[in-house]
Amino acid sequence: MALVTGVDSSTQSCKVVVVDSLTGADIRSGRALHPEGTEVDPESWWQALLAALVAGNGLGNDVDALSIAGQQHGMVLLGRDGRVLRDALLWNDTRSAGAARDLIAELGVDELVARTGLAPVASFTSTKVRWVRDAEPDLVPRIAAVALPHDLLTWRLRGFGPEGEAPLGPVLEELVTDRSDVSGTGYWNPATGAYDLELFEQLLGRPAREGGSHGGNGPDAVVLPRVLGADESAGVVHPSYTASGGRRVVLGAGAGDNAGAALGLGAVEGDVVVSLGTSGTVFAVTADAVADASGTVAGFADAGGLFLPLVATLNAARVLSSVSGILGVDHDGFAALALAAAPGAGGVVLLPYFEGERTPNLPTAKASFHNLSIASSTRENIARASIEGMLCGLADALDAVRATGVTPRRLLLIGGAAQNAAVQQVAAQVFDLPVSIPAPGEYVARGAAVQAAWVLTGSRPSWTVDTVEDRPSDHRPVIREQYRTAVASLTF
Ligand SMILES: Nc1ncnc2c1ncn2[C@@H]1O[C@H](COP(=O)(O)OP(=O)(O)O)[C@@H](O)[C@H]1O
Ligand SMILES: O=C(CO)[C@@H](O)[C@H](O)COP(=O)(O)O
Repeated sequence: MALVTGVDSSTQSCKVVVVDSLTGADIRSGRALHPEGTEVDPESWWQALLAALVAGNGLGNDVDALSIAGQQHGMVLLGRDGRVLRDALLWNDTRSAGAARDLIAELGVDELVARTGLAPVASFTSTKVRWVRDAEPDLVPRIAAVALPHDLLTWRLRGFGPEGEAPLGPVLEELVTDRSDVSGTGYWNPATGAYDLELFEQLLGRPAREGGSHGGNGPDAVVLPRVLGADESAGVVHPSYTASGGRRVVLGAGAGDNAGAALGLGAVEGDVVVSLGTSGTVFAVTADAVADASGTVAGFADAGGLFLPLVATLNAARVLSSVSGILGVDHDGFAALALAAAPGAGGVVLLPYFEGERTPNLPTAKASFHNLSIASSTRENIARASIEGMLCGLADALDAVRATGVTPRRLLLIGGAAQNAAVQQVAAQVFDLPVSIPAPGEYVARGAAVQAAWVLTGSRPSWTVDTVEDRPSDHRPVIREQYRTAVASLTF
């Protein structure tokens, strides 16, 4: 039995699953926590990866291949010695909102969408790179490579890394990435499948080149990771990290976490996935690239050779944790409260912009409850309004994905908060589609395992996914109507 390991290095934790490459059966798993915050030392991801691999025996002497999917967009700046130059700015760090506005003013949103599939917002790597140019100019000449979180981990697992620490040293040319994650940088063109090096130079004020290529822009240019195909090997895990006996473990290219989830679910055209993790995302697999000039839908690539139009919000599972904390209940207690309130929560609405917001683009917004009266201010209504508010933003996202030409037949609900019984019920009332809840599982890590098996065997596995619940649509228009009224009342 050949086993493969999939990793999800996500915002809040690192998760490892070990899977039978033939059947897709789960064999074992491990996890380790990541630190809080939107600015994080990448060393903590590396340490969490090693700890999660130990916990799940992810590099045991029965494992033949491994791939790492991870949170998207984080900016990892490396010096020539392979050390990080500053803490990584994550996808949910909003300090580059001004840089996003500057880029739009400089180049025009239509041109940027045409060249990259993305209208700049603070989440994307491109705006973080521009922010560094303006806010930390002393760093600029020291930048030797710019990578994404999963690129760094794959590189380090191959034995590359800081001078004096990693067995093979800081060979920046060996940085690799994959098509899905690079499509979230804002300096890669999904239509041509190539970096837009001219745009990168406009962002940072330094020339760049793709690693591994010897032409173009000279040896002093900033290295951008070489982009591998979906089934292309990234090399092997360095023997110092594998079980004694030095088993050869093949590495896949990895993926952005949402593209990883699409692989893990076996999502096909007609499926729409709603993920309720730290971020809320709505995405679909499509044959053609999407370029949405309104900027609502990001025109990402997927990890299987197709495309992944996606809308992301900054406020999802942690909305529920925050309100549960205020109410003094755990996840189950929160679900019980929400289930005891009627659809519409007695008119109470939560606009859930705790962390600012990316879609709609409101980086400085804050959360607010609306329509509280003495009668409606119950714990039950507050709990339900929190779920409704979180999901209404994603229902707007679903409308935007539809407007690009996607016709969804069913909706798959995944991510930590999808396990909540009240969330499952309210989802069937907010979205006007049947809602399928896949069996609890780490679908991003599982997608990375799909990729590992693909690289190992040469063919993409088609493991089945069980759904534990298929809820028919129980659409209650009042929920979105009152949410829209609350949004319209905001003034900025
Ligand atoms: N039953 C539940 N109800 C509500 N939220 C939950 C539940 N179980 C887990 N969560 C939340 O899900 C989040 C973790 O989900 P996950 O998809 O792993 O996120 P990420 O991939 O962003 O790290 C945490 O914020 C956690 O509090
Ligand atoms: O920014 C996006 C997608 O564009 C986020 O989806 C991040 O990729 C983080 O994901 P989670 O850690 O919430 O899964």
